[in-house]
Amino acid sequence: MMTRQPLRCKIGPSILNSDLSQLYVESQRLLDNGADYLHLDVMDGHFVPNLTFGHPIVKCLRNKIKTAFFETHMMVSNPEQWIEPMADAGVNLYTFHIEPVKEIPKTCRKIREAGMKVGLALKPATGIEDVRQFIDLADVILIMTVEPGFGGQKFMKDMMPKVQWLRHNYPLLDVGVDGGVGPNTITACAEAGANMIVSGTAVINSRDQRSVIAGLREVVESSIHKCNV
Ligand SMILES: O=C(CO)[C@H](O)[C@H](O)COP(=O)(O)O
Repeated sequence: MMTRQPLRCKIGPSILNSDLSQLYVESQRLLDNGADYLHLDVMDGHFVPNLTFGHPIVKCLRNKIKTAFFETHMMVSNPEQWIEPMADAGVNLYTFHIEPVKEIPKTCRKIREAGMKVGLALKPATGIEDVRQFIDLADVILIMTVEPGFGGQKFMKDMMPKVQWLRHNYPLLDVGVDGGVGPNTITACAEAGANMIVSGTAVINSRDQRSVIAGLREVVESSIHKCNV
């Protein structure tokens, strides 16, 4: 059983819909505007019908941004393949989808041995029962609130019972939501118990990233204290 710290709100903007030709500038701007970490969407064109970037780009970004916490959200069909290269690239949290993985405990162990934290992500159709037995192996459970693959989709409020179940049964677990999360949907996420907030277009497209990030944080922090009592 993992020892867990008091729950904190962490806002991790997704860079997926940013100007990827300016990845460093876009990432640094998010951090300067109050992001707690960066959520880097890695897609291989197989697990999801889209392609982004891999460890060479992450490594270049790490060379420019030395200290920020990097999560890679591995939307790939063989997450085990990229553990070592991503660790070498300076990734802190390696979040992979459980759906294509046969030996989840082995993959979690390899991620930890490589020096990274473990995140387990669930597609909308994947139920809590599929991850339940692995929760103690993970630092973060990431509930997808859109079908993975693209930014700018509509938030799926019907995913909130998964978040509620996790928060109820694991009061100090880091529970993330990802997809369509922004000022209009954050209350549902916060009330369900999410504390790791991945928000892409709502932050990236805003003229005032700082106030959007601060607003998301305020809503989550107003719910979070109930979990730390
Ligand atoms: O994982 C993702 C898509 O697969 C993205 O992180 C997610 O969609 C965030 O973007 P937005 O807030 O625009 O929905």
